[in-house]
Amino acid sequence: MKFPIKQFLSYYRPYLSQLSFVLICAFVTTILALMFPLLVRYVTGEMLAADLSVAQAQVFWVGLLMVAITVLQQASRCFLDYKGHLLGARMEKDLRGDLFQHIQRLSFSFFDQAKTGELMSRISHDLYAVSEVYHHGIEDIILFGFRFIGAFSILFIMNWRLSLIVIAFLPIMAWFSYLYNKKLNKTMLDNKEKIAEIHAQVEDSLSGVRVVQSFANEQLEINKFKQRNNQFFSSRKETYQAETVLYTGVESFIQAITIAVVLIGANMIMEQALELPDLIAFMLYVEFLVAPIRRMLLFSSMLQEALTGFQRFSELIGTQAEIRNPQNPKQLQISGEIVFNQVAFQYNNTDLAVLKKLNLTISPGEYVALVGASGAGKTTISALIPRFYDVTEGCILVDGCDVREIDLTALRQQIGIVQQDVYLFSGSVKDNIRYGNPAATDEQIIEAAKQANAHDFIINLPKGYDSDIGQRGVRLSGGQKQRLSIARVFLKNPPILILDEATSALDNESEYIVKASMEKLAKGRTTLVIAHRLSTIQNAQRIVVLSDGAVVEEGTHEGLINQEGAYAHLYEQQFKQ
Ligand SMILES: Nc1ncnc2c1ncn2[C@@H]1O[C@H](COP(=O)(O)OP(=O)(O)OP(=O)(O)O)[C@@H](O)[C@H]1O
Repeated sequence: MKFPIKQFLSYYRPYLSQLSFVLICAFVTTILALMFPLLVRYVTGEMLAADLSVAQAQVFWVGLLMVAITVLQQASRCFLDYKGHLLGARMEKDLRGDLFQHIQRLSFSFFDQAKTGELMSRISHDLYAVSEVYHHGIEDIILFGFRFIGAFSILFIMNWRLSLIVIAFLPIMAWFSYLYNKKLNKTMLDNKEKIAEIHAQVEDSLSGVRVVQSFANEQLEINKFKQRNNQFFSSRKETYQAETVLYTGVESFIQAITIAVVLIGANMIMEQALELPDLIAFMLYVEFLVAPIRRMLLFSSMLQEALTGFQRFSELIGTQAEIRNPQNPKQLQISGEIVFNQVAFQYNNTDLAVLKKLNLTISPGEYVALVGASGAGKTTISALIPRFYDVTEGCILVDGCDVREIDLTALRQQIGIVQQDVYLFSGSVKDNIRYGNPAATDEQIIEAAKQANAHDFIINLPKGYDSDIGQRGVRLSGGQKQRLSIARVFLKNPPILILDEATSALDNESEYIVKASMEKLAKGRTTLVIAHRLSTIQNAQRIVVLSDGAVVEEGTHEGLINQEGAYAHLYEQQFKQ
């Protein structure tokens, strides 16, 4: 993929005035730095002059000028550093904000394929490298480019023969640096892969620490980690080896250049082809010529990282959400009729058709239970109504309107989902219930909690509604988490409700309380219950049996048992267990 240079540069647009300021500071710093050796040369020249009393006065003023230049140079360097880094940080903030906003809106199908750890590293680490290049990139071209050209021009004017000798060393030094830098970059890339493996392992082991301890497999995890940690160490060792050769080599070249300048310069002085002040200035300018190469070395791995980081950023931000709002979205006040019309569905990158010509009509306010063997497609059906995925064929109508024509936010705001695996955010009980309606008042939150049979346990928590529930709600029981998620949906107050295996992981007592609150929640709403345990849905108004991607039976519990078909068979199997 070609590097998206236009997109890369577009992030400078809001900060052009700040960028100009930084570049001016870089320019001023460079010019002032270039003046310094010239002044040293002048002072040395004056010292060697015949008239000492005049020289002393001159040296005094030049000394003052040098102090003034140093103050100015450091001030502009200071601004350059601070404002430059700030510019990079602002641009990094914009990149990160854009990326997070974009990822939030991507469809389920994207998250089915994506790896969370990788996305996290793109949002955090990759963009730091990009921001460094944003501000050092252009700034360094001025700082080091102008220094190099300026120093070379001055040297050339002073003594072109000696400058050519110095310049002759540079290609050899650049070639050596290029070779070893390539090696160094390779080892650094390997470092990154190894540390990413460590991250993945830590994430896996820590997220699953309860499973690890329940299987008493701590040693197994420690061994796995030890192996990765050792691999990372070996990779680091290689980096330090390459680094040592590279930096020792470069420093030796710099010393060699200095020695050459001293020896050849001394010879030239003896032959009266060069003056002592020029030689001193020469030695000071040598640093200006080699500094860009040294800087390039330090910067190249960062540059490489930033370029690949931005490329990945660009790829991600260019990923289109599969599910998008229609061009002229309908703002529908839903009353709750749902119709599946000849619906076929297949997940991306799979060959298996999960649904095949499925027809089903659910009336407003009806309580329908969906049953079928594991993998029959029950959860898939519930994911198609809020358009987490779009049907492959046929259509789903809500109140007679194709869901693909309804405003996506309005549609999802009017569907409540309670899942078995409740996701709670770290924060307080109150914040988690408020997730159902961010505009809700405290009174409405308490009312929703009461409806969900959660109020009593909440007020017994140490800080009541302000209690911190821990990451993913670890400080709550399964039933309590479930009731908070129900309170959330009470607050949302949607006309359509989907209950996905919401009680199957609870014990009898919790199940009884959660079931009671769910029944309350279902009143007056179109409700689709997906249940594994048939005992929990016997009083559903209608039970729909799913098999081979289509509805094979429907009716009441008694009616279906009497039919002695698929449902009776499923029921019999569960009864036997
Ligand atoms: N995100 C996905 N990507 C690819 N295939 C999937 C995805 N989710 C589910 N499937 C496949 O689709 C089929 C139906 O899955 P679904 O979860 O809808 O079944 P289910 O009836 O709800 O099963 P269970 O009762 O075990 O939860 C299964 O074969 C499953 O492997």
